[in-house]
Amino acid sequence: MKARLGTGGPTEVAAARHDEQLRQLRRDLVEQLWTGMRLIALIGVPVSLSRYFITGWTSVYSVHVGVGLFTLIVAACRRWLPFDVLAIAFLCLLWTVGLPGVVAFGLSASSIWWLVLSSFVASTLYSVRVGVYLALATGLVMGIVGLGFITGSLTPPMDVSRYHAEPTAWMTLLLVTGAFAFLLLKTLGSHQRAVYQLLGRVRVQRDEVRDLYDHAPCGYQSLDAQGRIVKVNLTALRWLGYTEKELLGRAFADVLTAESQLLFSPAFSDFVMGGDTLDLELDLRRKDGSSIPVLLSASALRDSDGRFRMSRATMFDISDRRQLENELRRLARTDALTGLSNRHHFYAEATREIARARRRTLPLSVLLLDADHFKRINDRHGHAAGDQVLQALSGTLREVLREVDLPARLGGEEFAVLLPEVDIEDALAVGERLRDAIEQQQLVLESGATVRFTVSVGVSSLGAADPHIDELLRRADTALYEAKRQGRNRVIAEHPP
Ligand SMILES: Nc1nc2c(ncn2[C@@H]2O[C@H](COP(=O)(O)OP(=O)(O)OP(=O)(O)O)[C@@H](O)[C@H]2O)c(=O)[nH]1
Repeated sequence: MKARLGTGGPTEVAAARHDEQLRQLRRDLVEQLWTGMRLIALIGVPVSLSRYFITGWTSVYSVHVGVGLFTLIVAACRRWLPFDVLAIAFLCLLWTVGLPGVVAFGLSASSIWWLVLSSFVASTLYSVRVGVYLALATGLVMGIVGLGFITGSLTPPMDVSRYHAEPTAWMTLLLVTGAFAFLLLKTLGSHQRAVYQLLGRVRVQRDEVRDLYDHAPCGYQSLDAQGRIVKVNLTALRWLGYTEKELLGRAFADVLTAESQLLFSPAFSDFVMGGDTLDLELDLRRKDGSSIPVLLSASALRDSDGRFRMSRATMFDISDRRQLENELRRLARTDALTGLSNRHHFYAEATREIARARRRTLPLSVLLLDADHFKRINDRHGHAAGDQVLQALSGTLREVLREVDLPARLGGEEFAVLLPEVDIEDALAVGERLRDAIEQQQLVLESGATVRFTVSVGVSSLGAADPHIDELLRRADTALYEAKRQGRNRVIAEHPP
């Protein structure tokens, strides 16, 4: 399990790319708004100037001309101004047009439009919350102005009826306001469309990522600092036989075998504390109790202070590998012809059992078996028939012996049997049972001929002075030699000195 500090995975990269795309869309929107405003100002400034001279309504038209010039300057400098300055300047512009209009012409004035539109713009540029705040501010200002008119503390400086009597005035106003509102809403609309398209693409990508995550050929899971599962994919769920609901929030150690828990728990603690690498082979425990071996490797997701946020792990099913390893291990300790333990495995097991017998002062015995006149069988029936005899002999050993006894082929036609917790008298009896069973056996060869054969058996037991299995085998060999010497097909014991 490898820990990488503050790394950004594909999901974070995709999220950052989408954020950047959204920011770019907002920058494009502000650009479009100022381009539109520049057009309106280019037409509006001369119109307002001419109306200034025709009507002499200095207060209204000087504001219009001022706003128009301000617009042209900001629009010209828009490339060098940051997003927020342009956005806030745009909102201020709407209020600079709207607010004096409301105060000058009363609440019936079309200027209210500009204030209302500022809420739309703010919610598009920033968020619905900002738009709502601006709408509340608009309502508040309307209330204050309205109260001022009602109480008489505010009197419109302009005579509205005079304005209404001038068709070119209200028609210009209507045209400018209408065109502006149309352009503005169109721009906001196309921006919203672009945002929805982006969101649609994000959703598709998110579904694709989710699909890849869920159906990957490996298991994925994420754990919090306490080792609880916070995320898991479908592959892992299928392996384990649980639903997502059953697993989320549960300790990962719960779905490990007891042996793997011992391995995982300390390793994960080190990992959380800042240990950097950790590769673990674990056995997952399925809901039905069976297990599945996996190779788990994880990276840590940490915050900028290096604090652990969660782990991200992949798990590969290594059942095939484990099976192969087990098979190799089995082959390494097995005799190819008979399937019994080989000499190497017999020695390893015998050494272990002798140590155990010494620790617990238990008896332990060894039998050494040798097929009698085996050369004759080979010579008479062929080597393949000799092999068949050795296999039959192995089968008898397996049948007659207990589960805990260990029969092995030491080589050629020589076999040994390790009898844990068996003293020399009982070992003699076991040897006798084996000898008898083999003598009774009649083997039908592939050629159709029948063969009977016998074995001689030497028995020895663990004595106080025996340092190693070699010593027991040496005594058993002496006994076997004696059995052969006395005419074969018999069991003889050599007692410890
Ligand atoms: N078929 C077969 N024969 C083997 C194998 N390993 C050894 N042999 C044969 O086993 C025979 C052993 O012969 P000997 O050591 O003379 O012993 P024996 O004929 O059994 O006589 P005693 O042990 O004195 O009763 C030899 O002919 C070996 O070639 C094997 O894996 N397969």
